[in-house]
Amino acid sequence: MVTIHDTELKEGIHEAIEKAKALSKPILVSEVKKINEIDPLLFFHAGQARYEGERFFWKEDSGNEVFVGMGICGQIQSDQAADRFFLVKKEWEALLQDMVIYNSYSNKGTGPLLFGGFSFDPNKEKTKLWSKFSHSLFHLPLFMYSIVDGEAFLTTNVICTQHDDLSLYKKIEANRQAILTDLPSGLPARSNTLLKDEEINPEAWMETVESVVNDMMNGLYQKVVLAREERLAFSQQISIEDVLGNLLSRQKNSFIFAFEASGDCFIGATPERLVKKEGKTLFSTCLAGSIRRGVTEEEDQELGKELLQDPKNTVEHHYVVEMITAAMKETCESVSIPDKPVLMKLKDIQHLYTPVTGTANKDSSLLTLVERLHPTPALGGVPTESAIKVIREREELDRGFYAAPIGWLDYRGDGEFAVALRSGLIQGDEASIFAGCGVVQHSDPLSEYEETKIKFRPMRSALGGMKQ
Ligand SMILES: C=C(O[C@@H]1C=C(C(=O)O)C=C[C@H]1O)C(=O)O
Ligand SMILES: [Mg+2]
Repeated sequence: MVTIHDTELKEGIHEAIEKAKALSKPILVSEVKKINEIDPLLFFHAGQARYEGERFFWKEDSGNEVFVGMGICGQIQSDQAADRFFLVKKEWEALLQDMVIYNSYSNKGTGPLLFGGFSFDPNKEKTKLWSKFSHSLFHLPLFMYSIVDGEAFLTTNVICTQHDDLSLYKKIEANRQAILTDLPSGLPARSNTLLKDEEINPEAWMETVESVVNDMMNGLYQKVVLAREERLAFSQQISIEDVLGNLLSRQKNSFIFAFEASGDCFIGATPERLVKKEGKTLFSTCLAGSIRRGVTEEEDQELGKELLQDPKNTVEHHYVVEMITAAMKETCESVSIPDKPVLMKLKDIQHLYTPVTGTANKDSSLLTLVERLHPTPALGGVPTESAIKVIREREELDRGFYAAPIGWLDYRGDGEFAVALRSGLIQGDEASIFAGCGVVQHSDPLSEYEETKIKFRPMRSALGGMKQ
């Protein structure tokens, strides 16, 4: 059992209420405690009774960072398209202003941290599918459990107003003790049956690929990523914990995320980093070009070799490298990028991969970088504007948060966003899953269709829609 005995939170809440009165505005209090390590999935599950619909889960690809948030202390949300990245930054800074903070640790993932993301295209009309997700949506959790480089922490965030009194402390303290003492010893065993598995208009999708290829032959643009949807229905409500557990055990080298919003949950296991910021150091990833995994070790290596030499996939990859290099050069004092891709091998698929690092200019905040990079030609295309227009007008899909930046930023300005691929939206006993691929002049509609089928696999198998 983990018990926290302290007076800091009480004092902090007292101080914040006084400040709220003096300044006539809400004041954030944040307190960080080191705690014993617990299984993050069990912590996520422990929040179900009180905070279902208000939780998030994040594991970095390396596994060095896991953050689990529950309860919503503060929310930043907007459907405004113009300046959407800047607006989040501005609101986050306003929320942090005059805060009272007790954090004696320099570790990332401690203290106030905003988790959430952006939609792929705020100018595409939103459908009912994504009605629970604003085009920009971020949560500051009430409680956040983090494991960072083997150490475990619990952050508690409270926003105090001038009308609050110390009964607020008692309430928060009781909830905090309850989630830490209610820790289950395991996840309940549940069975769920797949009732329906529907590919949405695959033929129409292949026709769109063909017409986009024709446009490319006529020189209208060079690359467009086209995606499609599959809709699954199950006999029982889908357990987010079970899906997360499957993703964690099967997609070891991916970013694993779950983001609950008003009852729906956006969840996935993506291999693609958009940008990570650690002080002035930046990391980004060029990932595009794909081939299946081999059945035998030998076949797998052959396929990898084929991918590295394949002109169509190399071109597809190169567009991404060009754009990310240009974006990083604009925002960095120095950039380092290898001149050739290597293979990234995942459970179901292998990709061409070029990692990028840089040292940020003093004006480059994390959200400036997200704005500059999204969408890269790994999810949008080349030229970006034409590709977005083609996607907006011809893709029969509301991408919502699929293929868009998802991640976190903290009160120190550090953070990380991944590109939300290999993902799905869970809505009770139903789910939509999404997959796309980079269409270039030498694309063949049927092979691209087959490629999307492989990309559906991680989510289909995690949902229980197929044998792994
Ligand atoms: C669009 C997706 O993946 C992207 C497209 C790729 C490709 O076409 O080769 C490879 C990796 C990702 O950049 C997806 O998984 O849905
Ligand atoms: Mg491809």
